[in-house]
Amino acid sequence: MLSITKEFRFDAAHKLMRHDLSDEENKALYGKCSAFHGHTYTLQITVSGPLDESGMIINFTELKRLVNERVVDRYDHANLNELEEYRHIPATAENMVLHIFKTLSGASEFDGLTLKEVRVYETPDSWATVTA
Ligand SMILES: Nc1nc2c(c(=O)[nH]1)N=C([C@H](O)[C@H](O)COP(=O)(O)OP(=O)(O)OP(=O)(O)O)CN2
Ligand SMILES: [Zn+2]
Repeated sequence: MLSITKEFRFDAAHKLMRHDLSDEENKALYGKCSAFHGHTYTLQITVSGPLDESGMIINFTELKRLVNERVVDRYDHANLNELEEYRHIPATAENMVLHIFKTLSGASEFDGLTLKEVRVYETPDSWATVTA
C-alpha cells in the first residue's frame, strides 16, 4: 500500500482535568499533569490512495494547507482546555488524536483517499495513534 505522511509541530498548554472532579480529585487522578504545563506536540498525518495525473496521492502543499487550517493554526499557542472540543473531555493525547482524526476524515480534500493514520506525540517518547 502506498501512503504519504506529513508532520506538523505546534506548542500548546493544557492541564489534565475532569470538570466533575474537585482540584484534589484531579490531582489524585492526574498527578503533576493536573497543573498547567506545555508541550511541543508533533502531529503526523498519513494518507493513502491512488496516484493522480500529477503522480501524487495528494499534494503535500494542499495537505499542509488543510491540516494547518483545521488543526494546527487553532492549536498552536493555545490553551487546549479552552478549545470547544476539550471543554468537556480531558485534553489527553488519546482524545486529541481521536478528535483530529474525526475532524480531518470528513474533509472533502480526502474524497477518494483514505486518511490512514493520525498520530500525536505529546513528548518525543509518548504518543497516541488512530489507524483507519
Ligand atoms: N495515556 C496518557 N497518559 C498521560 C497523558 C496522556 O495524554 N495520555 N498525558 C500526560 C501529561 O500531559 C504529561 O504532560 C505527560 O506526562 P509524562 O510522559 O509523565 O511527562 P514527562 O514530561 O515526564 O515526559 P517524559 O516522556 O517522561 O520525558 C500524562 N500521562
Ligand atoms: Zn501534558
